Amino acid sequence: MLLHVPNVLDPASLARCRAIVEAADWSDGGITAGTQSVQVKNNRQLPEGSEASLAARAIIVDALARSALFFSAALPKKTFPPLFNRYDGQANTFGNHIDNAVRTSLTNGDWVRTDLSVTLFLSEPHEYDGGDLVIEDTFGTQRVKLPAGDLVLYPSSSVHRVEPVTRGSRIASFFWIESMVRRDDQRRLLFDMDMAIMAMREGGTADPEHVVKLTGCYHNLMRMWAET
Ligand SMILES: O=C(O)CCC(=O)C(=O)O
Ligand SMILES: [Fe+2]
Repeated sequence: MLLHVPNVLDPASLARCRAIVEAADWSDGGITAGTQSVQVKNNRQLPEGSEASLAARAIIVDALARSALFFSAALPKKTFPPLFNRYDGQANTFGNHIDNAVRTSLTNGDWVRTDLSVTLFLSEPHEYDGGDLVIEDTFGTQRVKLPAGDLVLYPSSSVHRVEPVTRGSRIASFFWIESMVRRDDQRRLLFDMDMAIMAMREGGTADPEHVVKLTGCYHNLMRMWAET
């Protein structure tokens, strides 16, 4: 499932995050690439342990913890400490690749199985040309270019690329999630059920007994599938 989660960063957090990363020193993006993806990767990243990374990361981790939609869709068990990349308008790009299945973070040494990949946009779409994140989904090819502060969540098993940026700068945070529910189809079913139950609760017309039963089904499926 590919999901757009809007307004993860509020305007004040977005402004703080941007001020930090715009003033920082950037390194070659090859530092975190695998042997295949390094050949198609041409961008820059903030060094993982730099002060700027730590400060901007804290803002994002805090915002993620407050996003109910993100939680419901990702059911995160472990979140890779967010990284930051930029593609500048000299045709910086990242060609087709699939993310490594497990990653270890320099920050905490922890291993994360990459069930879901995330890009949280920090630049507005009008600030650059090109730079679409193109994801080969089970339902075809999806092109993603979102407002600053929004994120996209997609299965890490997908082939994806970032098209060349031909004007301006595309700055983003990117990271991975190990989910409590490993299988995409099971996670999707839980997400759809959660959204439907919430809509029934808010609509106020459903029989409360039925809502209780359905909520119980949601939690009993979670109990069956979740690994904590
Ligand atoms: O910049 C992006 O949106 C995605 C980056 C990416 O695919 C990666 O670093 O593996
Ligand atoms: Fe990737």
